[in-house]
Amino acid sequence: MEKTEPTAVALDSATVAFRLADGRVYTAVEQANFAVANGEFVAIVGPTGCGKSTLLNVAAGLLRPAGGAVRIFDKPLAGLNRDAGYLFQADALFPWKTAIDNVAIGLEIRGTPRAEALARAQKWLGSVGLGAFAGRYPHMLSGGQRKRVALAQVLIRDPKILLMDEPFGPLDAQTRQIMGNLLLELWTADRKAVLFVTHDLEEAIALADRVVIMSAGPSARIIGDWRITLPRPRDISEVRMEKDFHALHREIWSVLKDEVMTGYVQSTQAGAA
Ligand SMILES: Nc1ncnc2c1ncn2[C@@H]1O[C@H](COP(=O)(O)OP(=O)(O)OP(=O)(O)O)[C@@H](O)[C@H]1O
Repeated sequence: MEKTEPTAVALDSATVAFRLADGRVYTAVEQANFAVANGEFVAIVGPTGCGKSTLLNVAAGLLRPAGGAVRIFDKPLAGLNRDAGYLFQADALFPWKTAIDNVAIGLEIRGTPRAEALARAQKWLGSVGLGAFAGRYPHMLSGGQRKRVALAQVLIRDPKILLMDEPFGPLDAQTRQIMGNLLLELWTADRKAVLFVTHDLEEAIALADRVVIMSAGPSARIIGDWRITLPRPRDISEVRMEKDFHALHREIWSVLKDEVMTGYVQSTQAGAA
């Protein structure tokens, strides 16, 4: 009998609510169902404030859903998701540590001897194209270079799941594309499960195997799940010029666009959470 792969991340009817300062309860996400297979790259796209980061935090074990269940590799998640590495939009580098020390720290806190941690960190800096920048402090690096260090910092720990929250958000358009290609190259090498949050539908289609669309909040829901069958390997600048890419973009955007407007209005209204 064929052995079935475990599912890396599964949310079953996950509802997430926050208690506000005035005592009201704000339901951010309602009954979210989705799964990321082992080795699959899934992007979540939705309007501003719909709950994309909230879902990622649930998968990371940083937030407990008020209802529903979270399973990681088919086991209920209790506490932090130790199988996951998390890459945020904001830099999470230590300003007082050099690039190599920032990368090595991921191993050192696990007890890896310093010499070994440094050797592996140097290798990872090479993989992200920063082999010659090991001795630089974060303020001596560009935004794109800092992202590369952050990526190496996460990957050196070899997490089975990568959770990425608008990781390339603050970068200029060209650097975003370079980082996207670098991410795909590294991902192709050992196919981790990836959950990638972005508000950029083009980026999502270019990178992912599946694009999951959320509605505007409150009580945001998952309203679409598209399989992206564009061939790999992909160059994320070139894939955007293909006919199939445009067809997918048109189809998904037709569902997303009204939600984007609703989300924008919600986010500007006083009293919204
Ligand atoms: N700790 C909290 N307390 C109260 N409300 C919260 C809290 N965290 C998030 N929210 C609200 O939950 C909703 C979802 O937030 P979240 O950050 O997940 O959205 P998002 O889709 O990632 O947004 P963006 O695209 O703007 O980054 C928002 O309305 C937000 O204001």
